[in-house]
Amino acid sequence: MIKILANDGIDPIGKKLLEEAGFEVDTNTIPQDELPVKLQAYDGITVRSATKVRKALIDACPNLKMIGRGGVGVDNIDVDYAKEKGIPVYNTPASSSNSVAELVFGHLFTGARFLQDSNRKMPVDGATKFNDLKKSYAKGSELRGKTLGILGFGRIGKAVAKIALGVGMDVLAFDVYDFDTELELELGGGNVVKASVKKATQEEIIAQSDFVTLHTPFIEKPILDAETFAKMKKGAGVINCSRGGLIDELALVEALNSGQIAFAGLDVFDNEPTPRAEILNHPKISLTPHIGASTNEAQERIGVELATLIIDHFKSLELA
Ligand SMILES: O=C(O)[C@H](O)COP(=O)(O)O
Repeated sequence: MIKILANDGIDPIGKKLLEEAGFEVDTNTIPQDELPVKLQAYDGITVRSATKVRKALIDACPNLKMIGRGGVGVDNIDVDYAKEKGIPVYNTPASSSNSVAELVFGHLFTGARFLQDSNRKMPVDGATKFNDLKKSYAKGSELRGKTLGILGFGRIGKAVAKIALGVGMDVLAFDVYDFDTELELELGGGNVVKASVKKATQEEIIAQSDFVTLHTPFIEKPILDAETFAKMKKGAGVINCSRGGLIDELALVEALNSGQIAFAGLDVFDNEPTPRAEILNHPKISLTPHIGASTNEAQERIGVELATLIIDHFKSLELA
């Protein structure tokens, strides 16, 4: 029987599909340091972002026939090396876009109305404090009519743009690849309307946006650092639900402390799973622990997509 280790879990629907196709699926997480020995007993592994599949692990497991990533980012996998070894890496790029986009707006609405701070400070113990808090959150801002800059206009960037346009925001978008500026918005009640974003350079987005959100893959150099924060509109907000390392976190803390940046919403961090204290305790940062894809809907879609990819792969090897 073909054995798959779903080391970071898989939605029950994906597991069921695999089992119905005759696979054995193990969802018990094996600690990273035990994987080089224990993974040898499996034909395939699926991971999310927690488990790392690096060169040494691939070398230790000559029986491995595929690597599945239930999600988008593959920076935790040595993809080129796996391919060199003839081991394909499959990910599920479309399944979680809407969930990530909705989380971006969770952070945007939160930062614009200080929810991250008021959730920490309430309940209060008397009417005076309540009114003090009310005063300290008096200068919230609406999103409607504001400009959202989207750096990285792939599937997730586009899903973010659709929500932004629906909320009444203007959208500036940048990507290294060319893209269509017209989007189809599926509104409630079966209504579909067309709306457009505006193409912009990275510099224009930095200078002209009220809020900037990042949707690029991981790259070594931060996109937002002290220099870029200084060029942004005073009081702008920044969101990162993409990858840690795309924002210089210490520069962000300085920009928040000086008031140059009004708030940040972060789902991803430099040192996952142990983000730095300055970030975790900052009253102007809305925090989530890398949960962009963690919805029932996204995980179900990911499970089905991954199971289908795995079944097709082993069929192509004439093993399933
Ligand atoms: O790249 C992704 O798909 C997201 O960052 C989600 O990662 P996760 O599967 O570890 O939640």
